[in-house]
Amino acid sequence: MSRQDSALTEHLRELQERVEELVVPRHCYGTFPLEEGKAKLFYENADGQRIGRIDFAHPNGVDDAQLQDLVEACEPAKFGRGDQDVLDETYRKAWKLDAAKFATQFDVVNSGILVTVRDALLQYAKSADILEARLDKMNIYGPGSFFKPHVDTPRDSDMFATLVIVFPTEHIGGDLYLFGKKWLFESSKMVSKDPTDPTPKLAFVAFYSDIEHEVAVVESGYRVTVTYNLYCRKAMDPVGPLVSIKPTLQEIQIREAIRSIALNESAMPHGGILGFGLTHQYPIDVRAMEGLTATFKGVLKGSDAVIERACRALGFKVKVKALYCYHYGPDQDRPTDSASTSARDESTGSNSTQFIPHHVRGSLWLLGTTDPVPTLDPENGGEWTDGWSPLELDYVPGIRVKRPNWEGSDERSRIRRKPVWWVTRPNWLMESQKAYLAHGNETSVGYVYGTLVLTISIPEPAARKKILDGEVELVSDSEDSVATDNAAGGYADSD
Ligand SMILES: O=C(O)CCC(=O)C(=O)O
Ligand SMILES: [Fe+2]
Repeated sequence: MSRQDSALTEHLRELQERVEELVVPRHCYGTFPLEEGKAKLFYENADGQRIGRIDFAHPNGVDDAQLQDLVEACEPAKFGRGDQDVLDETYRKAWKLDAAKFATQFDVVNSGILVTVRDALLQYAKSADILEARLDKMNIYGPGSFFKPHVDTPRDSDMFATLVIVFPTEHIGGDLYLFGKKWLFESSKMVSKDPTDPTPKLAFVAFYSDIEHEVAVVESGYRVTVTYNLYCRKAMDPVGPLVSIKPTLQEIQIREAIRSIALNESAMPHGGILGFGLTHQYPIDVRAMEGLTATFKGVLKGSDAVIERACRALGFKVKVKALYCYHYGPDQDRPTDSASTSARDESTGSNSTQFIPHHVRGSLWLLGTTDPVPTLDPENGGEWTDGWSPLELDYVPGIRVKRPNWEGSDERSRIRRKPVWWVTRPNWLMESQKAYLAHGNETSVGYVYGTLVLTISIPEPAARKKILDGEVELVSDSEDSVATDNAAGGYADSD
């Protein structure tokens, strides 16, 4: 390992540690006791002629005949696959009632549940930001019901989480797994009768909607839920743009760790890019014509926002890019036309790029493999792990496609290579592929999740010193700006 590499590696390790400290919970859960008279559910029956009623706070509990009546008022629950709502009982077996057809006495705002959720999931949001819960639907899961692994469909760019309320009914199974099978929300036990405390309790769980989750099979009884979509709404900006918000300690530490890298002339002597895999996934508006950097400026969530602010504060060019995977192997032809191109996805037989619009695709990073993302390997002098070198392969992170269009013969000439030092790994791409292909809940046209990365361009030492000393105006970070960090000799920016 050269002396330069080891200096950089040491700095990067410190920066990595600072960033890892930022991680906040991505879910929270609990129970809430129900008072008599405050927990009835009213619903319209299937032909709209009769109103049914279930009292979840009734001292005798709820019997199966009542729940069967509720099932009869419902329709089978669909889910979104690509841009269509499909009914597929091998994937989701449950019933649902749209929000227009029922009303619940339970008041999610006054219960205090939303405050708990805000404290847990929006730790880094501005204090004026508002957490808004919108009732989405009611579901009922009977014996044999389940919902296979999925992520929830983003309804707009502010939607960040899902809140599920499980009402007290006796049932076995139907528990919710998050993060693959890594965490279990045992709602069936949480709502079941407690011999030491007769008060019926509901159970709630809130989680970032991009987290993969699944509902296990209900073995017996019925599980009744209502689901809310949670939005983080920006308050009307009460402070003028000149008033700065006091940075948190973590933000300062990250900023200073990046500054130390930049001040060290032997680290990245020709300049380079620092990359951060963002923790959250984001709904990308497929109709928006803005580049991703502009779209996500100021709207990143939680710890991602802290990293973004720390990077911007130094004056270097900050960008948001999406990662996704083109599934074509070495033997397959490369795509020739972006609009019609895409490799078949083996698991679903569908098109892995069909929902990525042309103009957004121009700012995506392309990967040509499903191997793990190469990353900085300190043991190996900053080489890429997995035997990859960023300069040897055409389609690895750190390479950006110059134009969104693949047409024409000399595609190589459109690709510039620039090494990216990943401070934190990009979230692995299978996630975004899954998100593109199978939004688990019913679709809403226009939004897909993208696994995003944030990059910060560090010019060569003399140029970056000027930026840090404030001698150069803040560089533009528009998606189309080209020139500014071409100063990084030989490492032309790929825009
Ligand atoms: O009922 C649950 O616990 C989760 C339901 C769910 O994932 C959904 O409706 O999208
Ligand atoms: Fe879901």
